[in-house]
Amino acid sequence: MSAIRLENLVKRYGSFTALRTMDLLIEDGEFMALLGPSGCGKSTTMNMIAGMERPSEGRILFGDRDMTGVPMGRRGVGFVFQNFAIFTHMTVRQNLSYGLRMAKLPQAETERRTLAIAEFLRLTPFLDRRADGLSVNILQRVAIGRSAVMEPAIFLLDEPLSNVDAAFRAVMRAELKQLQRQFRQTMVYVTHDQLEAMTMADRIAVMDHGVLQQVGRPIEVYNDPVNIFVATFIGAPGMNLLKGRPVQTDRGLAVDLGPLGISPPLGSAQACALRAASGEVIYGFRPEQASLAPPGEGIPGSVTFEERIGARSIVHLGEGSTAFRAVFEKDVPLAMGDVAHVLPHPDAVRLFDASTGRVLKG
Ligand SMILES: Nc1ncnc2c1ncn2[C@@H]1O[C@H](COP(=O)(O)OP(=O)(O)OP(=O)(O)O)[C@@H](O)[C@H]1O
Repeated sequence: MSAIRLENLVKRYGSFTALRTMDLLIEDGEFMALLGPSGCGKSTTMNMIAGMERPSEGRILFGDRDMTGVPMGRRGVGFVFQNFAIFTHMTVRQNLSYGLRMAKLPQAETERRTLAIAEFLRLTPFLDRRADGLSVNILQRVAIGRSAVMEPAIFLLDEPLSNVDAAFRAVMRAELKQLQRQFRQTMVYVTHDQLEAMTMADRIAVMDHGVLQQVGRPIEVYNDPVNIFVATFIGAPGMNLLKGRPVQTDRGLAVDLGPLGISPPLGSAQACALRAASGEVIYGFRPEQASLAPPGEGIPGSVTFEERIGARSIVHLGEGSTAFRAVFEKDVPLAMGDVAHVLPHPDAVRLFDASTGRVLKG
């Protein structure tokens, strides 16, 4: 009943198309993140699921039930926004129990559920405090609790953590995931923050310019991006992308990377993919899936910048179209201007068609 099916969903605002033919099945009890840059159509999709906006074309089903024309109030979904809607003159207890009181649940049941959600979200010490005296972090917890207490089978969250501070965001990521595990709701979570999507979601729907690009488990969209948008949007930093042409060497098929020389020989899967290429290709590898190599074995680049984050360092090499990055988890003996040779792990190389941007498969 609480699976969500989007069928050929389109949303136009006048002549502008905010969402193009979206097909997506969100399974019952699944945590699905809608992830993409600002303006890609995440909130538009979410608002249509919630019933706040009507699709221009297509259908929305909950289970087998067509909800396309059903008003928001009758969809039975919980919805939490970035800008939490809290009654500031009420106490936390009154805010949390508001929906239950409106639904005229028996007082004992209202009390039980209010206390349980307060305990779960660590709001018990604040129950009798007025909302207008509380911090943004606490208020967002109250907003989540106020929806969660209704125990909706479908729970929609639109950037609920973007106004809270970084430390609290980390705590809330874990708590939201726990909340969903406990109540087994179908959860749809809009975010532009890949960390949130990668750490919480069962699957991620990656969107760009109103188009669904890829749907998959976090590890799938990380390991096997379908195109260069997903390859660069997922990962921090994103995948390195270098232009080149197929070349046969005496060590096997490789990519001629122009000023960077010939790539290391490809593994069998990528060699097979390269055979399917018709012209220019993009040679991709993740900065964290590479190591330093002796001269002649890796891709050369002179160090232009190093970002050090604790023990981890992101080394920037080369410039312009030949720039790439490498991530090392331990100290590396490199200084600005040194030429390093970086060897991508053979299994981590991905090839893309330079004209379509789509991944090449053997
Ligand atoms: N009511 C509207 N009228 C006209 N254009 C709109 C309307 N609502 C959204 N849009 C446009 O539709 C596109 C998608 O907007 P949407 O809010 O869904 O993006 P988003 O991915 O959620 O990004 P953000 O996180 O910035 O909100 C944007 O270009 C936006 O300007």
